[in-house]
Amino acid sequence: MPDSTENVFKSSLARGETMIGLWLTLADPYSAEICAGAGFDWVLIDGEHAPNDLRSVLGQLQAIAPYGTEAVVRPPVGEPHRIKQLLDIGVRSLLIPMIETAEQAAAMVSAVRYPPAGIRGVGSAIARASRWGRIGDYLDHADDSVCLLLQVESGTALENLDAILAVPGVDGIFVGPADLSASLGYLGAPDHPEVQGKILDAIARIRKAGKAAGILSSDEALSQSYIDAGCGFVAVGVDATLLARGTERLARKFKPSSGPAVKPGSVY
Ligand SMILES: O=C(O)C(=O)C[C@H](O)[C@@H](O)CO
Repeated sequence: MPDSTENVFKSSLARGETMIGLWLTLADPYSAEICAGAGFDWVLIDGEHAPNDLRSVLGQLQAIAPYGTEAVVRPPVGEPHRIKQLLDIGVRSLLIPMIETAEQAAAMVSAVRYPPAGIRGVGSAIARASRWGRIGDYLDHADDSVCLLLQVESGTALENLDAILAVPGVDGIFVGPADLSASLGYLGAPDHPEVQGKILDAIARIRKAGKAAGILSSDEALSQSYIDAGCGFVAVGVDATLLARGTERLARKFKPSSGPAVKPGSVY
């Protein structure tokens, strides 16, 4: 049992390394384990747009644990009580959606830290986070082991990005193409040139501030462009859409007239 709770994903981001990830939305430990063994640096367990709850996240954490892949968990919203529960079941890396102000960013930093630096409730001794007390020095390292990633995904968030970036304790900023494009008036078109320009500008600002920039795209050319722009954590696919598109292609090979046509340019 490890005495230290070092978060290699977090330290890799801090060194400026590029971490390649996969978005998990099937809310199932069996498929999560299949994906965890695929070779990605990280996987995102999505609690915002996938049918995940605390128990399903726990099951996926346990399935992923034997593999060298970091589980990043996204709660539906940045609420301290949800974050406390996720940290206590052993989540070390969090992606918090819909952050628009420095005040919200500071509140998330506080939620992932124990007093006096923050407000995280102390219950690790009875929780999986410390492996029920088997990680004897958990409280000594807990704050430092948490990787806190925030999502900026609206026009307001981009206006406040510099202030958000100035908040101490934030390890990275994920730019959400789907919600950002909607906010900018391009609903369903995250690959629109206007949106792409805003995304690349945000990535440059995030990197200039010394933080890791992150994003998601299933379009290989777009993903490569984000990596070339210096993104530190890039999710390059989604389990559900890999399954949907792959099964459609296979069905169509043997039944050419079958199945739905995929909207061209779908980046997820
Ligand atoms: O706004 C975005 O883009 C994201 O935050 C990622 C999406 O939530 C992802 O689920 C694809 O729609």
